[in-house]
Amino acid sequence: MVDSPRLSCWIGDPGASYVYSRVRFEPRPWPQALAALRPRIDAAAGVAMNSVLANLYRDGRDAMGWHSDDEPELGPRPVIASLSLGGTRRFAFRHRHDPARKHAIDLPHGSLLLMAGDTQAEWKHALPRTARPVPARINLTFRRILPSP
Ligand SMILES: O=C(O)CCC(=O)C(=O)O
Ligand SMILES: [Fe+2]
Repeated sequence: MVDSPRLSCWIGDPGASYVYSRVRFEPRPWPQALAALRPRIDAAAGVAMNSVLANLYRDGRDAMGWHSDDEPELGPRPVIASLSLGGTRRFAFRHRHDPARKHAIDLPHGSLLLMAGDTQAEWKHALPRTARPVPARINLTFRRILPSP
């Protein structure tokens, strides 16, 4: 169990295990709906994804704090494809070394956000809480975990 303000599930190919918030996740097998999405995500991202972190934000109190997806198993300059379903939430970026540099983007149902290049090295991102009434949201971040040595 991981105590976090959202519900999470790690899905992936066998061996695509992942340490997230200092907890190692062994992936669950691909459910059919996600297996069917995978080639379309791969084509959009230009990367063969082998895993997905699924997050459920039940309401505006569920959130994700500032972080970069810069774990070693993602390798340098990872491509991460983030598919949003359900309620629109605001996604925020803040520069690592110059926190005055900020961006925010609303992620509506069906949107695919690609993070690539130096995004993880140079920026942090977050999904802030909101006091507005918002429908539940599912976010699927497709990732490519490199084989562990
Ligand atoms: O829910 C989101 O849009 C962000 C998810 C995220 O940053 C992550 O899973 O690492
Ligand atoms: Fe992230």
